Amino acid sequence: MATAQGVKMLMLVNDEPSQQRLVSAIAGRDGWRTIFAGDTETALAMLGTQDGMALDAVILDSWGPESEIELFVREFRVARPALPILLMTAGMTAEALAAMRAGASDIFHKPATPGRLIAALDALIDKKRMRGELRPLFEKFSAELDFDEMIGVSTGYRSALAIAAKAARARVPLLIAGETGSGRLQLAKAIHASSPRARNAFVVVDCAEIEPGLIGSCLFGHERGAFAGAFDRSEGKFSAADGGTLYIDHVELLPDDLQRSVYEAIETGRFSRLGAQQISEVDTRIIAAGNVDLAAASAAGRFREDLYFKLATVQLSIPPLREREGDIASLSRHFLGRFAELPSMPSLGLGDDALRLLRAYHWPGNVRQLQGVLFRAAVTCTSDAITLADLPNVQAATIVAPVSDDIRNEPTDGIGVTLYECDGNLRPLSEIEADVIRLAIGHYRGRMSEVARRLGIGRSTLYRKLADLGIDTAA
Ligand SMILES: Nc1ncnc2c1ncn2[C@@H]1O[C@H](COP(=O)(O)OP(=O)(O)OP(=O)(O)O)[C@@H](O)[C@H]1O
Repeated sequence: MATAQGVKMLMLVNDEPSQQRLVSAIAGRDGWRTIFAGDTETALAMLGTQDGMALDAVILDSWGPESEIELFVREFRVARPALPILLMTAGMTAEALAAMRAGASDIFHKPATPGRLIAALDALIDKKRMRGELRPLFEKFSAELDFDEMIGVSTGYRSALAIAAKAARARVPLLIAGETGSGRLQLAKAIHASSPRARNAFVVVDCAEIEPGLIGSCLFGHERGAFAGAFDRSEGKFSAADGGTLYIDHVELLPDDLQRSVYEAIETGRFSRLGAQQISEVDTRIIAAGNVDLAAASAAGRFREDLYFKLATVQLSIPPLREREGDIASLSRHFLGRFAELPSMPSLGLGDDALRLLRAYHWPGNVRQLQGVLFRAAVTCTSDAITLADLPNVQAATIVAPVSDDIRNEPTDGIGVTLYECDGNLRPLSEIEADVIRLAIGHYRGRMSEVARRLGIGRSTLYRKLADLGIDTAA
């Protein structure tokens, strides 16, 4: 309920002045006015005040015992059923899970950077957008670095992985195109981990998260006093990634003047810190990523052509999830398996109807959104498998084609592989083999090395069979 002047009202439940200043400053830039409650009791009391009545969202960043937090969210829900509550936390704790179960709307993991916090608040009050697009906390868990841990068998995704695996050993720059949440960062990490640079740093700079005027000093560093506010000397990310890999996300947002410096730094390995006399020399590999067509941007004069060609020495593109329908089953099983590793989270299956729904949805937030949706479903699920009832938002946003009897009779993990035709005769061996491979891919969540090992064949034989049997898009 934004006020007449268009100001949105936010309540932050937290008693630390520094966190209060940070959140209100960030939210203020996006038209929010923030009021504060030092603890949950005060927050409940404030709901009845004039400001409390005008609230559009609440951020809970005050953590007591599990039972207290759960009670707070429940009471809050009774008082204001439709008011969104965002949990702000630094780790996936029992308290955060209890709050989700009690009816909190979403989870946001610290630190609160401007871009992420504003996107989270916007998503919270935008009723048309489905929730679950935030970065779930488990993204902070041990990075999945290996190419084997990259789930997906669809042709487009596999060919991106094949190019990436081949290019990993070279020093050349790489450009990864793909929509947000499609797995660009994860792929860049896998490339770094499989490269001779793996022992050195993998450093990330996201141009969307930094004020344009500060990107230069972030990349190249600065000397003390180089500009107002440069109280200390800073090393810069090019140097931090010396011997390793520098991942530059949203590269299309690099300001014009910096595009030239970045080009030269890649070309020569040399650059100067802001305000420095001497030249620094590094051996840093660049992986750039973006979600706009950089070729078109450079053709239209919006991005330096020489930098584009340099970055695109090796170019690969991760298809959006809606074009990788065949990967939904293995990705879903993979994520449900990972959630089950969290304290107090059960091991859950995925019902056939739920899977069909997930396959039909268009996933604007890609793999990250799938992860978030399943996480929310897993937290609220009361049986041993995710069903349609656990996916209300996806269901509301999706039209699923009616299921034909053929599809109903498809062999699934639960049913096993059908050996007979309807007329009682045995099915051809190639069809049975294809079903067994599909089943194994689903069962081992797309981890192809494990699939090959369990089936007792080599990885290259497995890939040959995928191609021969035409099962490259099935999960
Ligand atoms: N093929 C995959 N297998 C398993 N997990 C995946 C896969 N692709 C993406 N993910 C997971 O999805 C989430 C989003 O991926 P990632 O951060 O790499 O996306 P991105 O394209 O870099 O998006 P953004 O720029 O918005 O961060 C991460 O938690 C990542 O681990």
